[in-house]
Amino acid sequence: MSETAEPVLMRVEHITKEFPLPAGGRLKACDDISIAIRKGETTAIVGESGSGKSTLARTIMGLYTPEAGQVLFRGADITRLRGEAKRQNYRHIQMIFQDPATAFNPKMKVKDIICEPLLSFEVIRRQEVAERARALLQLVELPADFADRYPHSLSGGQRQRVAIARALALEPEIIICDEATSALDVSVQDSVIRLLVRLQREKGLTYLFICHDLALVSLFSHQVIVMKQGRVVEQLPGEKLTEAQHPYTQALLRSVFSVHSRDVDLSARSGSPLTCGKQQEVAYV
Ligand SMILES: Nc1ncnc2c1ncn2[C@@H]1O[C@H](COP(=O)(O)OP(=O)(O)OP(=O)(O)O)[C@@H](O)[C@H]1O
Repeated sequence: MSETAEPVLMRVEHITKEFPLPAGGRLKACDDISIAIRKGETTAIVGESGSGKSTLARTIMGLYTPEAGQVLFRGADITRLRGEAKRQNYRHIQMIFQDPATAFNPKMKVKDIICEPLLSFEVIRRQEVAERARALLQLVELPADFADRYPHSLSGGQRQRVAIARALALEPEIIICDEATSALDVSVQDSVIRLLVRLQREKGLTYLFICHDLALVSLFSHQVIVMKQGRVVEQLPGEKLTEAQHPYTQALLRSVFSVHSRDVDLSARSGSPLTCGKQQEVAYV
């Protein structure tokens, strides 16, 4: 748990989400999960494949209705919103997926992809699309002329920047990144994470970062939550990962390779919102 006293923006309380098993019975993909997500911080959820990370993210987003528990956002229960109330909730909570290519309409230009949420919520008019897209592209460090390109002409990293621009368009309070950098080459992953960290610092964004790479998230996360078979087995500050007590967390750490082998001063993150002066020097290996 972070020692800083940032206010809690979201509380996940006793969430249980089950799926029917083909052979009968039910699988508890999330089993009584409770976590607190603080404003302006990065909360990482890590665990091996099948531990329930994506199910938790989707339940928080309202894509799944849990069998038990609730998700409180700014103190209000958003777990079972319907209709327009649910739609409005998407203004505040946005999600970035592993492969944005599958989420983008290949026939839409980048500017229309980025501004679609703004048009959908009637924040801007169609004639404002080009200008707003330019500003959002600049925010994610892409050239303005990308606005008229199609997704297939972009690299994976560029597509992920477009996904970030689109997620930022409505100025949400929480962005859920579900393995958002996992498919990228290490150097591209590095640059996208640096971008996310910069945006967090500048805009006070809150991230829920779902990832299987414990060593990677420890570099920039304020809080790391470790899941195994649908349960939270350990929660600890990102900079204290080497003090992990649970054997499963220790095994995850050993399997990925090494916080020690990276020349990183994890205390760089101890201010809040994230102060990452030292992290600017991080070399991801
Ligand atoms: N829609 C679904 N229907 C049935 N079972 C599901 C569904 N979604 C997930 N599961 C099951 O729930 C468990 C948790 O899956 P989940 O995708 O949440 O794990 P994860 O930790 O995100 O894994 P990964 O890192 O591989 O994405 C798995 O056993 C999975 O097979």
